[in-house]
Amino acid sequence: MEKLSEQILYQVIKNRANDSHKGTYGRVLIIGGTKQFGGAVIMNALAAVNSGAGLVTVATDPINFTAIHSHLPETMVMDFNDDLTHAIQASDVILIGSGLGDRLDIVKHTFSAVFAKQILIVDGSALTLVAEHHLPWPKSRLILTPHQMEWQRLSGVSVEQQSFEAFNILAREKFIQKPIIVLKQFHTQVYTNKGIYELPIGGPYQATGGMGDTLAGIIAGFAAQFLLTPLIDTTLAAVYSHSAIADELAHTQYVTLPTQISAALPRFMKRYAN
Ligand SMILES: NC(=O)C1=CN([C@@H]2O[C@H](COP(=O)(O)OP(=O)(O)OC[C@H]3O[C@@H](n4cnc5c(N)ncnc54)[C@H](O)[C@@H]3O)[C@@H](O)[C@H]2O)[C@@H](O)CC1
Ligand SMILES: Nc1ncnc2c1ncn2[C@@H]1O[C@H](COP(=O)(O)OP(=O)(O)O)[C@@H](O)[C@H]1O
Ligand SMILES: [Mg+2]
Repeated sequence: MEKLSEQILYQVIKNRANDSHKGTYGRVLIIGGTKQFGGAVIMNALAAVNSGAGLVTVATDPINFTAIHSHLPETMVMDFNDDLTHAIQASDVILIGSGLGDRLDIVKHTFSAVFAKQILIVDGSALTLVAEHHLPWPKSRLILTPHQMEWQRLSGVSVEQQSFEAFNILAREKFIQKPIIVLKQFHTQVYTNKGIYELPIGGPYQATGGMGDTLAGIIAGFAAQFLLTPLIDTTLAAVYSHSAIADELAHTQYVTLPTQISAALPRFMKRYAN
């Protein structure tokens, strides 16, 4: 297992070209946030916008529209009960699942609408729904972001067994698409076709609801704007940035809130841009 270092940030975060525009930095569609879990998509979107995605749209329960706009006038919104086919197919990156509750219909529709070249990030409730209903995965480029309980549901590898990486490798082998799997925990592990990476930073000051929703949004934002960089590298850089910011905040804070991590992203990324 290779330990990640801040080197990955210099590799991925690049100065922006003067003749670029919002279209250059990718379109992200976030799908999630039932009535109960609107905060999850707000945290997805705060992270995606602050990490530099060009255009961000949130497809969610309409009850969340005002709250989303009061946090982020930068995002567009749409009703996730409407036909999402066009919005899905017009996006570079689709993030589905944070706070999606029991909306199996939306997961099924999204999986049937995505193209093979698109990047699909599957998080939170969508992972649980796939596991419960044995849904087949789509042919798109896939990133899964389970915490240990979600990975247990998806793979059958118990949380205890997960400390042996061989079990996780074997379970990943069973996925035809060989997704990038971000297995979240203290010292998160990332399973990829290039190898397995371990995050040597981060800590329990991050154990707050919404921390994973924020990570998923950063992964989406990085994937969208660094579209020509290998997806494994952009994912690793997102995973590293998320916890590096938390570590910096933790010098003076007992807990590090997800929304504070997103707010710190633009300044943090500036330090590494080259
Ligand atoms: N403000 C909001 O709207 C929030 C919405 N959320 C959404 O709520 C839905 C349910 O997610 P939950 O994760 O709460 O529920 P889950 O039922 O999927 O998982 C939580 C359970 O897993 C256990 N667990 C074991 N190992 C763990 C690990 N390493 N990390 C995290 N949990 C571990 C926990 O103790 C807990 O019992 C998701 O869609 C999520 O995106 C959460 O993100 C919380 C905040
Ligand atoms: N003790 C810890 N040490 C390091 N990171 C942690 C710790 N607890 C939680 N995290 C991080 O916080 C995030 C939690 O993700 P998740 O459980 O999906 O949160 P949520 O669904 O509430 O947004 C992951 O990135 C995880 O690695
Ligand atoms: Mg989560």
